[in-house]
Amino acid sequence: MRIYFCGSIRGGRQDVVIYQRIVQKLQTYGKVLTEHVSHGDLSEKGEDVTLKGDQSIHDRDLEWLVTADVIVAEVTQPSLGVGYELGRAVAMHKRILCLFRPSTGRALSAMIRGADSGSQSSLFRVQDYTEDEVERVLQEYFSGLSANTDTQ
Ligand SMILES: O=c1[nH]c(=O)n([C@H]2C[C@H](O)[C@@H](COP(=O)(O)O)O2)cc1CO
Repeated sequence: MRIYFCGSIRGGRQDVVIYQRIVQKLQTYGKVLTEHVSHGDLSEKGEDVTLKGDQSIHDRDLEWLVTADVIVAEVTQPSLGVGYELGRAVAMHKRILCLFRPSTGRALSAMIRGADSGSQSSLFRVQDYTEDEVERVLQEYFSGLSANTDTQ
């Protein structure tokens, strides 16, 4: 399984430790295309763009998005890039899981929460969670996915 993980970079790196836990768990289900998003040494400046610039990051990430089987996004720390990736992924009819921590006191954008129809079979799911349940939440989502594909 090819997994595209979205997390804030230029939007702020406050949640990088939880991104690391998510990516570590996701790697038990398949290949994480965007592992770099969880790297502790990647700063708010983003990847080194001295070679080809932001366009190369954008084009590479969209190519990965096209090939991804599932998108997992940590959306607590707001990020324009993550919002853009999610919009593009919706247009590609991808299966998407957004993870949000209400304990931060933030309110998730209606354009993200409102994209989840509430049905278990919805391609776009928003899951509220607390930090200590992150692995369990991912485990439940991915076991639901394999149950779905087994019956298809
Ligand atoms: O250097 C980068 N590398 C990269 O892969 N991205 C992608 C992956 C992340 O899920 C998302 C983060 O967007 P932003 O930087 O606007 O927070 O964009 C974004 C940047 C910097 O904007």
